[in-house]
Amino acid sequence: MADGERPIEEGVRTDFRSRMNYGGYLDLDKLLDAQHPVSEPVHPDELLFIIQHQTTELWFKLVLHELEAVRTQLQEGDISRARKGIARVKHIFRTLAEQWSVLATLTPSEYAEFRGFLGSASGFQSYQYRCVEFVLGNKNAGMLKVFEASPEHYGGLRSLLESPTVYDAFLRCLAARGHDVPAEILQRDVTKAWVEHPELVPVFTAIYEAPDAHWAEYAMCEDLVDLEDAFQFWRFRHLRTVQRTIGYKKGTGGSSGVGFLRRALDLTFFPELYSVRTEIGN
Ligand code: HEM
Ligand SMILES: N[C@@H](CC(=O)c1ccccc1NC=O)C(=O)O
Repeated sequence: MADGERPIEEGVRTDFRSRMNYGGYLDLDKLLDAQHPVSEPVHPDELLFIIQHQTTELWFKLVLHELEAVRTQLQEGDISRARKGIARVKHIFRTLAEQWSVLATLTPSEYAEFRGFLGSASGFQSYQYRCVEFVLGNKNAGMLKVFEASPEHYGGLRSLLESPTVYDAFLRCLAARGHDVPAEILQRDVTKAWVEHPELVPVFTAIYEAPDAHWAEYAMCEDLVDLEDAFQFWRFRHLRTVQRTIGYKKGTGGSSGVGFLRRALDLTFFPELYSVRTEIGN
């Protein structure tokens, strides 16, 4: 390699007139032609803003795909397969939480130069984010209103509103394995947000006090806690990024901004899995 060039090996394929290639498989022409800044003249930092959102939405797509599979696997009683999906989603949220540092390089002055062009658009209107929240149990029928202009999104979200969550599926799976999950919980109205059921804590206490006897259930509980932690960390980093970028301005979506996002940190998907910790070793 005296010339500093890596020789291209003989077998390396270069003729793609009748073979699938990289860009074709990944439909990159479409993907890379989907960044359309709206600022005039185009602000150089708007591309960062768009790509940060688009990459997040791509990962949300996978998160939803995995969580729907996890729910089915739990309905089939296959905890070990479901655990693998939950682990993948957890790692996606960790990656997404890390990704906030890229957007944090956008200063308040730079953002202020193109924020006005965004109009009323806001992440609050993210269909996939709302789907993820719903499938994990943070249901809120009021959120459907945002999607009234799009029948496809409205219908998709409504169908998730009316479906059991990942946690509902897990609890049904626990009941099928002989755990004493109260019937009212198994028959709850799944369109409502999950609220803590103290009667469920003893079910988890029994699992946590004898991990060896209930290893699959025990490990799944810990995976769910990992997932909630990772999700909360994403919410927290969003909040901090918003705070450093727009301070205490109102959001483009019409909310109070940072205060509204802070209240999301009080939401919890699996409250009993935190309450059970108080009981361990007592
Ligand atoms: C400088 C960048 C950002 C700022 C200043 C910002 C600001 C805000 C604000 C103020 C809200 C509250 C709703 C509103 O009134 O608009 C919000 C909500 C939201 N944003 Fe962002 N955001 C930023 C980046 C992002 C990114 C990169 C994503 C990724 C998709 C995102 C996703 C969301 C979501 C999902 C919500 C709804 C949260 C909820 O309902 O709890 N945001 N954002
Ligand atoms: N809500 C943000 C605007 C914003 O961040 C945004 C605008 C358009 C599309 C996605 C966005 N991301 C998250 O809210 C703001 O108030 O500045």
